[in-house]
Amino acid sequence: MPMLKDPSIKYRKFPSMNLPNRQWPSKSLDKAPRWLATDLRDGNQSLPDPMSVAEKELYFAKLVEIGYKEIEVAFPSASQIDFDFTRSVVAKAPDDVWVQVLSPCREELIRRTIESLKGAKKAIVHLYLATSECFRRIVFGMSEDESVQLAVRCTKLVRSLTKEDPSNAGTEWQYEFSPETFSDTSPEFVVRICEAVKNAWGPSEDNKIIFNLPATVEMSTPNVYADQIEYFCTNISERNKICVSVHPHNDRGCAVAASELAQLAGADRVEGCLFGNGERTGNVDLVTLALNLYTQGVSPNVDFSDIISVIKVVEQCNKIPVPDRAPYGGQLVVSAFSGSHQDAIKKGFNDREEIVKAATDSGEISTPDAVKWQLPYLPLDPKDIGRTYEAVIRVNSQSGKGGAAWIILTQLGLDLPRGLQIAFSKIVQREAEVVGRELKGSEIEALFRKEYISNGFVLKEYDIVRVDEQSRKFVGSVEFDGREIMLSGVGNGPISSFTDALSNGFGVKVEVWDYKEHAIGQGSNVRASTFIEIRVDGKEKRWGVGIHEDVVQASILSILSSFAAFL
Ligand SMILES: CC(=O)SCCNC(=O)CCNC(=O)[C@H](O)C(C)(C)COP(=O)(O)OP(=O)(O)OC[C@H]1O[C@@H](n2cnc3c(N)ncnc32)[C@H](O)[C@@H]1OP(=O)(O)O
Ligand SMILES: CC(C)C(=O)C(=O)O
Repeated sequence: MPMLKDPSIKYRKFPSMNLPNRQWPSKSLDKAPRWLATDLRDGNQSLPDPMSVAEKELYFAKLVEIGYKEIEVAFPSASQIDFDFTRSVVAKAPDDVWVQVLSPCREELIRRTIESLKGAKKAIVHLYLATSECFRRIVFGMSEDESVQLAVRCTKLVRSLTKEDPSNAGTEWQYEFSPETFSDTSPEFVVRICEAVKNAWGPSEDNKIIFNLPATVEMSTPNVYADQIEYFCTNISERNKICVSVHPHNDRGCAVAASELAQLAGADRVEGCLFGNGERTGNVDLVTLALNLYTQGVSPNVDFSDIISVIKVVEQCNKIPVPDRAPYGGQLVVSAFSGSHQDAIKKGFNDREEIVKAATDSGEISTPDAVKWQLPYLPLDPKDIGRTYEAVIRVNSQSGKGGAAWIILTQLGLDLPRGLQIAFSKIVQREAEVVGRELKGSEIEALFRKEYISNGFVLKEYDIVRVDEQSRKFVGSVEFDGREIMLSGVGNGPISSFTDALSNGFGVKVEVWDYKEHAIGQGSNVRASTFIEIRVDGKEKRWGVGIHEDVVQASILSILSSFAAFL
C-alpha cells in the first residue's frame, strides 16, 4: 500500500502561529509591491537545459520591456555563462534597472560574485543561508550561533567589497539577505539572525536592507505564511530601514495566495518568475500576481499588453510550454467552448456595446475603457492583454447556438435571428461530431455560406411594378441548372409577389414564415442583410440569407438560397 491509511504516522501537521492580534486579515491590496523577477536565476537554475547567453539576453530584454526594475540575472559564481552574462548585463542594463545576483555565504564565491558586478550603475548583492533546524542539522551541521556568525561575517565581507570600496563608488549598492527556508524556521531565530545581519550592513531609510523571507518550500496554508511575515514585520527593529521581500514557491499550489496574504501582512516586495517557472512546482507566478491587481483596478506597474510575445519568449528560453490553462496568459483562458458560457459571453458583449454607445453618445465617457468591466465568465477584457475577441468563443460539439452565431457575427457582420441561430447550431453540432474536434472559424463560415447563402440560381433581369394600392407584380427570370425560367407573380408587396412568381414558375407553394433584416456597414458602404424562413409545399421550413445594397434584392437572394434546397 504506497499511500498510508493514516498519514499522520509519517507526516507532521505544520504548526499554526499563536498571533491573536494579527492585523492582515482585515487589510486589502491597494498598491503594487516592488517586483523582483528571478527568472534568470531561480527560474534558470531549475531548467533541465539552462539558458544560453543569447537566450538570457532575449529574456532580460523582455523583462525590461514589461517594466521590471529589479532583475536577478544570475548566480555568477556558478558558471562562466552566468558570470559572462552578468558582465554583459552590467554593460547594457538601462539606468533605472537594478541588476541583482545571488551567492551563498562562501567567501571565494562572494568575491567572484561581486567581481561580476564591477562597473554596474545599480546592483543588488543577494546572499542566502538556510536557517531552519532541518537544514542546519542535515545540510550544514551548524548551530544557531554558528549560522549567525557566518551570516554576519559574509555580510561584512559584502560591505567591504561594495559600498566601502572606493573603487566601487560609481555603483549604487543594495544588499539582500535571505534566511533561506524561512517558512520552516523558528520566527524568533529569523528575527535574531536578521537583526545581526542588519547591524553588520548598516542600512538607512534611504538605502534599506532587503530581507527576503522565502517559502523555499511551501509548507503550510497561506494564512500561516502571512502570520510568519506579520510576526517578522512587527518584531524586527528599525522597520523603516528594511524592505521585506517574499519569495514563495508553489509546492502546495498556493504561492499566489501566499504572496497576496504576505503583502497584507507587510511585505513590500515580491520575487517570482513569469508563468511560475522555478524549482519543483515553481516560483510564484508574476503574471498572475500582476493581473490579479489589474483586475481589481490597481496598476501593477508592469505591462502585459502583448502577452503573446511574452509567452513566446518564455517558451523559447525555458524550453517548457506555458500551460494552456495558465491564469490570464494561457491560450485557452479567454476561450469558451460550452454553450451556456458562450451564450452569456455573447450577451455580455452586446450589453457592453450598448452601455458604451449610450455613455459615448451622451458625452459621459471619452473612451470605452471608462465603462467598468462586467462580463459573464471573463474577469479580464481579453483585448487588454492583446488577445482578440475572435479567440474568445470557440466551437465544438459542446457548443450551443450562441457560439456559432458569434463567429458569424464577428466574421461576416451578420446578427442572426434566434430561429436561424437554432437551425444553424444543429448543423454545426452535427459537423463537429462528424469531425470529432473543434471547428475553426473559417470552417463555420464555410458551413454557413454553403447552407444559407450560396444557391444554384442566377438572378437575371427583373422588375417589380405597382398594380394598385394593395398589389405588386414581379416579372423576371432566373437561371437554374442551365435553364432559364421565366417568373411572374402578384402579391401585396415585393416579397409576396416574388414568392408567388416562384410558386408559379416551379409549380410549388412557397410560403414566407419569418423575416428579419439589418444593415451591415455604414454610410455609402451600407448593405442590407435579409434573413427569410420559407416553407415549400408544407415541408420543413428553411432559412436563407441574402446580402445586397438593395434591400428588395437582398430578400430575393435570401429566398432563392433557401428555395434551392427544396429542389
Ligand atoms: C534555494 C535556492 O535556490 S539556493 C540557490 C541554489 N542555486 C544553485 O545552487 C545554483 C548554482 N550552484 C552551483 O553552481 C554550485 O552549487 C556552487 C558553485 C554554488 C557550489 O558548488 P560546490 O562547491 O561544488 O558545492 P555544492 O554544489 O556541492 O554545494 C553544497 C555545498 O555548499 C554549502 N552551502 C549550501 N548553501 C549554502 C549557503 N547558503 N551558504 C554557504 N554554504 C552553502 C553546502 O553546505 C555544501 O557544503 P559542503 O560541500 O561543505 O558540504
Ligand atoms: C535563495 C533563496 C531566496 C531561494 O531561492 C529560495 O529560498 O527559494
